[in-house]
Amino acid sequence: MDRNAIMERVRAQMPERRWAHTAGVMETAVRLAERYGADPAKAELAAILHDVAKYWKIEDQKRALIESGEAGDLLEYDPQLWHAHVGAHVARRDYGIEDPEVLDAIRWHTSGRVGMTLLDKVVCLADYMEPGRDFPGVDRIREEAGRSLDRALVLGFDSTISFLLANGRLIYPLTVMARNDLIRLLDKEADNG
Ligand SMILES: Nc1ncnc2c1ncn2[C@@H]1O[C@H](COP(=O)(O)OP(=O)(O)O)[C@@H](O)[C@H]1O
Repeated sequence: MDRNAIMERVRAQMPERRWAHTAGVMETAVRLAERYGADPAKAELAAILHDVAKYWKIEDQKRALIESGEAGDLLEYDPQLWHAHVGAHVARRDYGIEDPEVLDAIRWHTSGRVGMTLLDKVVCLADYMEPGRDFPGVDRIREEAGRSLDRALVLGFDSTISFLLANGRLIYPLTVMARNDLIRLLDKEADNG
């Protein structure tokens, strides 16, 4: 399936406002990829597909997670996290995407993970800061994204973690681990620099 066919099919799966968000993530992911040396075509493809399963019924997402072996410990946490893993499964099964880098960037775009690849970071950060996003702190993330991909992503994870803490919600611990991993990386760079 070519790029335009994938875009049309994904667009048909979601309300128009979510497509506008996806278009924003595409444009931002390409820009970040160019700035930080990731592959812009892969960044765009992952961005197109990142929310493909967002509007699936929760029961269908749960079934797909179990059948695909993607569930891990996710079923114990907020179903809002599931669409990323379901999205990677759907991208492979229904859209013929085989590139593991693209599938990983889709899979980890919400939670992050320890040892994020450049492409994971680009897509995850683009999801936080695309032009349609409006939450406290988003402008600081956009500013930082011009200087440091890792520092901007830490700010993104911090905003999610703060929101979850402020609302008494369960935190999927991988996001905390992903954030700590980036901070260690930044500390190491500061020591060497
Ligand atoms: N570590 C986490 N633990 C629990 N919920 C989380 C975690 N990380 C993200 N979320 C929640 O998952 C939801 C979806 O996040 P995200 O993928 O960034 O949004 P979208 O797919 O709508 O662009 C958000 O409501 C966020 O609060």
